[in-house]
Amino acid sequence: MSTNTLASQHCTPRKGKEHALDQAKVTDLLAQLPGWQVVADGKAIVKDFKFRDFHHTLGFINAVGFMANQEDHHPDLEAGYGHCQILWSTHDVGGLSLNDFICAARVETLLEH
Ligand SMILES: C[C@H](O)[C@H](O)[C@H]1CNC2=NC(N)=NC(=O)C2=N1
Repeated sequence: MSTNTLASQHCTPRKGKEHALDQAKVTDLLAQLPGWQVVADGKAIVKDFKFRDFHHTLGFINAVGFMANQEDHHPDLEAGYGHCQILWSTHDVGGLSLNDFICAARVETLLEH
């Protein structure tokens, strides 16, 4: 499944441990997302995006926020003047679900031009 296909999917409500992805699936999906890393003992994925100034950083944050509200799946954000770190984890699952990978792929498409 390509990043394109991942990004073309939508989040669905996933609640409960049965939606947690196993390590093999995480490795498989991560291979489609350049620059993303697994952190927090396998419970989250993260990537830091660089921008030329605060205007561009804030524009990105707003675009990510809009997409997150559309998908009803929300990242942890950490930002400064020229960067924003996006962390995805599914609280309702207590780790990584397919929603995190769909949203990470959707973030990547926001930056395509
Ligand atoms: C009711 C609503 O769909 C849930 O609370 C959603 C909202 N956004 C969410 N975002 C994230 N990252 N994890 C969740 O488990 C989650 N749950």
